[in-house]
Amino acid sequence: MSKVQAVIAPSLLAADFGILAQEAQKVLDMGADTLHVDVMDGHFVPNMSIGAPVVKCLRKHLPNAFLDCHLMVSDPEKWVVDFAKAGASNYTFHVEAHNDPAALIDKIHSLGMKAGVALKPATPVESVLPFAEKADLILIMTVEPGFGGQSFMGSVMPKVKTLREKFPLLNVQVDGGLGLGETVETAAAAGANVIVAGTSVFASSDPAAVILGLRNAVNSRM
Ligand SMILES: O=C(CO)[C@H](O)[C@H](O)COP(=O)(O)O
Ligand SMILES: [Fe+2]
Repeated sequence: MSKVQAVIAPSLLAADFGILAQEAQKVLDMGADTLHVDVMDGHFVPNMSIGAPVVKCLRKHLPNAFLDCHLMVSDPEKWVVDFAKAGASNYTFHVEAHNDPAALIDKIHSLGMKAGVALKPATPVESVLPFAEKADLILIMTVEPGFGGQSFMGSVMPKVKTLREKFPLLNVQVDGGLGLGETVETAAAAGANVIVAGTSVFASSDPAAVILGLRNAVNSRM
Protein backbone atom coordinates (compact mmCIF):
# COMPACT_ATOMS: atom_id res chain seq x y z
CA MET A 1 0.00 0.00 0.00
CA SER A 2 1.10 3.55 -0.63
CA LYS A 3 2.15 5.97 2.07
CA VAL A 4 0.87 9.13 0.43
CA GLN A 5 -1.18 11.56 2.45
CA ALA A 6 -4.82 12.43 1.88
CA VAL A 7 -5.08 15.96 0.51
CA ILE A 8 -8.48 17.62 0.29
CA ALA A 9 -8.55 20.56 -2.10
CA PRO A 10 -11.78 22.55 -2.37
CA SER A 11 -12.13 24.09 -5.84
CA LEU A 12 -12.68 27.83 -5.59
CA LEU A 13 -14.53 27.67 -8.91
CA ALA A 14 -17.61 26.87 -6.84
CA ALA A 15 -17.03 29.70 -4.35
CA ASP A 16 -18.54 33.19 -4.42
CA PHE A 17 -15.90 35.11 -6.40
CA GLY A 18 -17.14 38.36 -4.88
CA ILE A 19 -15.82 37.30 -1.49
CA LEU A 20 -13.15 34.89 -2.62
CA ALA A 21 -10.62 35.35 0.18
CA GLN A 22 -13.30 34.83 2.84
CA GLU A 23 -14.57 31.73 1.05
CA ALA A 24 -11.02 30.38 0.86
CA GLN A 25 -10.34 31.10 4.52
CA LYS A 26 -13.63 29.46 5.47
CA VAL A 27 -12.75 26.11 3.89
CA LEU A 28 -9.22 26.22 5.30
CA ASP A 29 -10.70 26.77 8.75
CA MET A 30 -12.97 23.80 8.09
CA GLY A 31 -10.04 21.47 7.48
CA ALA A 32 -9.10 21.82 3.81
CA ASP A 33 -5.43 21.14 3.08
CA THR A 34 -5.01 23.19 -0.08
CA LEU A 35 -7.03 25.48 -2.35
CA HIS A 36 -7.64 24.43 -5.95
CA VAL A 37 -7.62 27.41 -8.31
CA ASP A 38 -9.08 26.76 -11.78
CA VAL A 39 -7.65 28.94 -14.53
CA MET A 40 -9.42 28.87 -17.91
CA ASP A 41 -8.53 30.84 -21.02
CA GLY A 42 -11.68 30.42 -23.14
CA HIS A 43 -9.56 28.60 -25.74
CA PHE A 44 -8.26 25.33 -24.29
CA VAL A 45 -11.69 25.03 -22.68
CA PRO A 46 -14.95 26.80 -23.63
CA ASN A 47 -15.06 28.92 -20.48
CA MET A 48 -13.10 31.69 -18.76
CA SER A 49 -12.36 32.08 -15.08
CA ILE A 50 -9.49 33.87 -13.39
CA GLY A 51 -5.76 34.49 -13.82
CA ALA A 52 -2.59 35.48 -12.01
CA PRO A 53 -3.92 38.83 -10.65
CA VAL A 54 -6.52 36.97 -8.61
CA VAL A 55 -3.90 34.51 -7.35
CA LYS A 56 -1.82 37.51 -6.27
CA CYS A 57 -4.75 38.86 -4.24
CA LEU A 58 -5.42 35.47 -2.68
CA ARG A 59 -1.76 35.21 -1.71
CA LYS A 60 -1.93 38.64 -0.04
CA HIS A 61 -4.91 37.63 2.09
CA LEU A 62 -3.79 34.02 2.70
CA PRO A 63 0.00 34.15 3.11
CA ASN A 64 0.32 30.52 4.22
CA ALA A 65 -2.21 28.78 2.00
CA PHE A 66 -1.11 26.21 -0.58
CA LEU A 67 -2.52 27.53 -3.88
CA ASP A 68 -2.90 24.58 -6.25
CA CYS A 69 -3.36 26.19 -9.66
CA HIS A 70 -4.92 24.14 -12.47
CA LEU A 71 -4.14 25.78 -15.79
CA MET A 72 -6.70 24.90 -18.46
CA VAL A 73 -4.96 27.04 -21.05
CA SER A 74 -3.60 26.53 -24.57
CA ASP A 75 -0.17 27.99 -23.90
CA PRO A 76 0.80 27.01 -20.34
CA GLU A 77 4.42 28.11 -20.75
CA LYS A 78 3.28 31.70 -21.30
CA TRP A 79 1.88 32.11 -17.77
CA VAL A 80 4.46 30.32 -15.60
CA VAL A 81 6.42 33.41 -14.57
CA ASP A 82 3.25 35.40 -13.85
CA PHE A 83 1.92 32.67 -11.58
CA ALA A 84 5.25 32.26 -9.79
CA LYS A 85 5.38 36.00 -9.13
CA ALA A 86 1.73 35.96 -8.01
CA GLY A 87 2.54 33.38 -5.33
CA ALA A 88 1.17 30.14 -6.78
CA SER A 89 2.36 27.08 -4.85
CA ASN A 90 1.69 24.54 -7.58
CA TYR A 91 1.33 24.93 -11.34
CA THR A 92 -0.53 22.12 -13.08
CA PHE A 93 -0.65 22.24 -16.87
CA HIS A 94 -2.34 19.95 -19.37
CA VAL A 95 -0.19 17.42 -21.21
CA GLU A 96 -2.36 18.00 -24.29
CA ALA A 97 -1.22 21.64 -24.36
CA HIS A 98 2.58 21.26 -24.40
CA ASN A 99 5.02 19.35 -26.57
CA ASP A 100 7.84 19.10 -24.01
CA PRO A 101 6.28 18.47 -20.59
CA ALA A 102 9.60 17.49 -18.99
CA ALA A 103 11.15 20.85 -19.89
CA LEU A 104 8.12 22.75 -18.61
CA ILE A 105 8.26 20.83 -15.32
CA ASP A 106 11.89 21.92 -14.98
CA LYS A 107 10.96 25.54 -15.66
CA ILE A 108 8.16 25.44 -13.06
CA HIS A 109 10.56 23.97 -10.50
CA SER A 110 13.22 26.56 -11.30
CA LEU A 111 10.70 29.26 -10.39
CA GLY A 112 10.06 27.70 -7.00
CA MET A 113 6.69 26.07 -7.65
CA LYS A 114 5.59 22.44 -7.52
CA ALA A 115 4.67 21.03 -10.91
CA GLY A 116 1.58 19.06 -11.88
CA VAL A 117 0.53 17.49 -15.16
CA ALA A 118 -3.15 17.02 -16.02
CA LEU A 119 -4.88 14.63 -18.42
CA LYS A 120 -8.28 15.10 -20.01
CA PRO A 121 -10.58 12.05 -19.81
CA ALA A 122 -9.70 10.78 -23.30
CA THR A 123 -5.93 11.18 -22.93
CA PRO A 124 -4.12 7.88 -22.27
CA VAL A 125 -2.09 7.53 -19.11
CA GLU A 126 0.92 6.48 -21.19
CA SER A 127 1.32 10.14 -22.17
CA VAL A 128 2.58 11.01 -18.67
CA LEU A 129 4.45 7.87 -17.64
CA PRO A 130 7.87 9.09 -18.90
CA PHE A 131 7.90 12.06 -16.53
CA ALA A 132 5.48 11.05 -13.77
CA GLU A 133 8.34 10.80 -11.28
CA LYS A 134 9.64 14.24 -12.20
CA ALA A 135 6.23 15.80 -11.52
CA ASP A 136 4.91 16.48 -8.03
CA LEU A 137 1.38 15.58 -9.01
CA ILE A 138 -0.55 13.96 -11.83
CA LEU A 139 -4.14 15.13 -12.27
CA ILE A 140 -6.59 12.68 -13.79
CA MET A 141 -9.63 14.69 -14.85
CA THR A 142 -12.88 12.99 -13.93
CA VAL A 143 -14.95 15.41 -16.05
CA GLU A 144 -14.26 17.24 -19.29
CA PRO A 145 -12.38 20.35 -18.14
CA GLY A 146 -14.17 23.68 -18.35
CA PHE A 147 -17.03 23.68 -15.89
CA GLY A 148 -17.82 22.81 -12.31
CA GLY A 149 -20.87 20.83 -11.29
CA GLN A 150 -20.54 18.01 -13.84
CA SER A 151 -20.95 14.27 -13.22
CA PHE A 152 -17.96 12.15 -12.15
CA MET A 153 -16.62 9.79 -14.84
CA GLY A 154 -15.69 6.49 -13.21
CA SER A 155 -14.47 5.25 -16.59
CA VAL A 156 -11.10 7.00 -16.09
CA MET A 157 -10.27 5.03 -12.92
CA PRO A 158 -7.98 2.57 -14.73
CA LYS A 159 -5.60 5.51 -15.28
CA VAL A 160 -5.58 6.25 -11.54
CA LYS A 161 -4.93 2.57 -10.81
CA THR A 162 -2.04 2.39 -13.25
CA LEU A 163 -0.37 5.45 -11.72
CA ARG A 164 -0.81 4.18 -8.17
CA GLU A 165 0.57 0.75 -9.05
CA LYS A 166 3.59 2.15 -10.86
CA PHE A 167 4.31 5.07 -8.52
CA PRO A 168 3.30 4.29 -4.90
CA LEU A 169 4.44 7.69 -3.61
CA LEU A 170 3.04 9.88 -6.37
CA ASN A 171 0.34 12.44 -5.61
CA VAL A 172 -2.54 11.32 -7.82
CA GLN A 173 -5.21 13.98 -8.00
CA VAL A 174 -8.77 13.56 -9.24
CA ASP A 175 -10.89 16.55 -10.23
CA GLY A 176 -14.51 16.84 -11.22
CA GLY A 177 -17.81 15.67 -9.80
CA LEU A 178 -16.39 14.34 -6.53
CA GLY A 179 -18.34 14.27 -3.29
CA LEU A 180 -19.22 12.04 -0.39
CA GLY A 181 -20.28 8.49 -1.20
CA GLU A 182 -19.72 6.51 -4.36
CA THR A 183 -17.57 9.01 -6.26
CA VAL A 184 -14.86 9.53 -3.65
CA GLU A 185 -15.01 5.87 -2.62
CA THR A 186 -14.39 4.86 -6.22
CA ALA A 187 -11.51 7.31 -6.64
CA ALA A 188 -9.90 6.35 -3.33
CA ALA A 189 -10.23 2.64 -4.09
CA ALA A 190 -8.42 3.22 -7.38
CA GLY A 191 -5.58 4.96 -5.53
CA ALA A 192 -6.27 8.69 -5.70
CA ASN A 193 -5.02 10.62 -2.66
CA VAL A 194 -5.61 14.24 -3.71
CA ILE A 195 -9.31 15.02 -3.97
CA VAL A 196 -10.57 18.21 -5.62
CA ALA A 197 -14.13 19.05 -4.70
CA GLY A 198 -15.93 22.24 -5.66
CA THR A 199 -19.69 21.96 -5.76
CA SER A 200 -19.91 19.25 -3.10
CA VAL A 201 -18.02 21.45 -0.60
CA PHE A 202 -19.30 24.94 -1.36
CA ALA A 203 -22.94 23.99 -1.99
CA SER A 204 -23.11 21.97 1.22
CA SER A 205 -24.79 23.24 4.37
CA ASP A 206 -21.96 21.53 6.27
CA PRO A 207 -18.69 21.90 4.28
CA ALA A 208 -16.61 20.74 7.27
CA ALA A 209 -18.42 17.41 7.29
CA VAL A 210 -17.85 17.00 3.56
CA ILE A 211 -14.12 17.75 3.89
CA LEU A 212 -13.80 15.29 6.77
CA GLY A 213 -15.78 12.62 4.91
CA LEU A 214 -13.60 12.98 1.82
CA ARG A 215 -10.49 12.66 3.99
CA ASN A 216 -11.83 9.57 5.75
CA ALA A 217 -12.63 7.93 2.41
CA VAL A 218 -9.01 8.35 1.27
CA ASN A 219 -7.48 7.37 4.61
CA SER A 220 -9.56 4.20 4.84
CA ARG A 221 -7.84 3.00 1.64
CA MET A 222 -4.26 3.66 2.77
O1 LIG B 1 -11.17 21.72 -13.16
C1 LIG B 1 -12.35 21.85 -12.93
C2 LIG B 1 -13.31 21.99 -14.06
O2 LIG B 1 -12.64 21.99 -15.26
C3 LIG B 1 -12.83 21.95 -11.52
O3 LIG B 1 -11.74 21.87 -10.64
C4 LIG B 1 -13.82 20.86 -11.17
O4 LIG B 1 -14.88 20.78 -12.06
C5 LIG B 1 -14.29 20.97 -9.73
O5 LIG B 1 -15.62 21.30 -9.65
P1 LIG B 1 -16.77 20.28 -9.17
O6 LIG B 1 -16.27 19.61 -7.92
O7 LIG B 1 -17.91 21.18 -8.96
O8 LIG B 1 -16.96 19.29 -10.28
FE1 LIG C 1 -9.64 21.86 -11.63
